[in-house]
Amino acid sequence: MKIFTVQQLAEADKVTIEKQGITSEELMERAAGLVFKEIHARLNNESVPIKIICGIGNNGGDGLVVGRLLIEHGYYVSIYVVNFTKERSRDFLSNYNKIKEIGAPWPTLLKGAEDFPELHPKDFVIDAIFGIGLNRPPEGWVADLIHYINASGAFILSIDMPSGLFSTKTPEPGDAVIKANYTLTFQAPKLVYYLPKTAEFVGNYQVLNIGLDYEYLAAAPAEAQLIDKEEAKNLYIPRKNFSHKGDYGHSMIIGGSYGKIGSISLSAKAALRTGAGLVTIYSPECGYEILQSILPEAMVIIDEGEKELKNIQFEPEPDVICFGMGAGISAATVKTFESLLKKTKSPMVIDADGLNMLSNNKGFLKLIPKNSVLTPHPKELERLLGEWKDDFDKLAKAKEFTNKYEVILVIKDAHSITVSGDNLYINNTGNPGMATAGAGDVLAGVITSLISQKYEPLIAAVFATYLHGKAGDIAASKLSYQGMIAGDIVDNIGAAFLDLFKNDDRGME
Ligand SMILES: NC(=O)C1=CN([C@@H]2O[C@H](COP(=O)(O)OP(=O)(O)OC[C@H]3O[C@@H](n4cnc5c(N)ncnc54)[C@H](O)[C@@H]3O)[C@@H](O)[C@H]2O)[C@H](O)CC1
Ligand SMILES: [K+]
Repeated sequence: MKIFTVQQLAEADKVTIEKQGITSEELMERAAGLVFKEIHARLNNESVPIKIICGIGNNGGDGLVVGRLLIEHGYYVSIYVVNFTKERSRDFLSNYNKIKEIGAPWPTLLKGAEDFPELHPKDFVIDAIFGIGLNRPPEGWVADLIHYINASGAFILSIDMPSGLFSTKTPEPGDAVIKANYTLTFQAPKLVYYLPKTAEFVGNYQVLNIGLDYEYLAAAPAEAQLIDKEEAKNLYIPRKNFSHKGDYGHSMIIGGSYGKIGSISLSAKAALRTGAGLVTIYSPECGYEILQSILPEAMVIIDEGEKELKNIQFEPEPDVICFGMGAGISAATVKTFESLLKKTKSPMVIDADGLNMLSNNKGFLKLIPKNSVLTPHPKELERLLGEWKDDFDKLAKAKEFTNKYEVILVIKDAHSITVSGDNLYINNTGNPGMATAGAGDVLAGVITSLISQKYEPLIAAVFATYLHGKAGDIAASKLSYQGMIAGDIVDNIGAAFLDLFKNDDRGME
């Protein structure tokens, strides 16, 4: 699913009105009507007190429409208007008048802290103060009102955006931003729903298709792509009937050191479970017996170093090399990594200590084969890019980095983001149970395996991140967030593939 900027959405609004020959008021009625339908379906005529807090722009207008429809359906509704200015949008005003027309009590005007409505934990608050038109941080008593609503303990449903949340900026601590339990948004999710410092304000969310002009949206360049099952399914390459293991490539997993052999075994097992034809693990000598006994499907080559990698030499050349898990950063390992970078021509996957070595030796960056995939977690990313001001600055720096070195970054987080040049792919699978030792090693193995099966490195990164998260979700559904470990993610990669085609006539082919 495409994620658009606020400017694109405003433009889509205009185009839609023109092309569909409707008024903006009709579009508001359509959009807010869908919000009403969702609320009605959930509340099912329950007599919960509903308090709708409206601003004076079109987000407030949506709130008024929802209020009118709820009142008409017999709900117990109080409407408040945050009267911070005399200016009101046209569609706000016409809907304001319509409240009177249905004979409902006139909305209460809030002019300062003394007017704040009583709120109780059992209330259902609809937040329609600001939407995507927010153009400065809320101040004074309006900011106080937002804090007051947050502190009430009421269930908060935000329309389109939690009020006070910008679409291109991270709030500072203490800023007035509604902390929604649920957000119902129009047409497309917003980038801030997925970033670490902003997602918490959005709560759970649902996207309502308000029928904005399809042609405009199809042609508009996306700010980012959200990767869900539909998108992931389109990336899948079916396996052929008359094929053999050579068709699915040879992955080589290089890493490990004394006490950290488990990491490469996880990556290798993940590569096998993702369908690699052949997997070789290249390890220090101390890993030999361990690896041969725990993973009979993999071949093992050992380095001359007993406890760490000292002189990486192998034959034949694999289709793809994954480097770094558990490797440590001793001087000898750094040196042999440098030679490996110099002689490897095809895209690599670089993780963990491989990334740390790149950060410690910035001169190595230009040696990375083009189109390689780097998989940093936030700390590793910071060491690579330097500090960032906020999530937006981080993404800008990441884009610059991938452009400069012609590589692909997978920024691992709750919603991992694959960055390639100016393109962002936001993953929508995964769960907090995956914050566990070895989960990253598994991801590196899945990406490597897909590259060895001739997926383009960018596609491999995006698809692997999806599958890895889905495998984690399936593991969590059986074991809980707490009970799952990285090996369970590996064990459910197959189920993640199967899930792509569940309830789909096409099947896996
Ligand atoms: N295409 C769509 O997605 C549709 C969106 N709808 C709704 O419209 C809002 C956006 O409405 P807009 O009038 O442009 O802005 P807001 O209501 O978000 O802002 C209100 C108003 O307040 C002023 N303002 C901004 N920041 C502050 C501040 N900190 N303090 C005081 N005043 C502020 C600003 O000038 C605005 O005029 C969208 O989110 C949807 O809810 C349509 O209903 C359907 C189509
Ligand atoms: K809102």
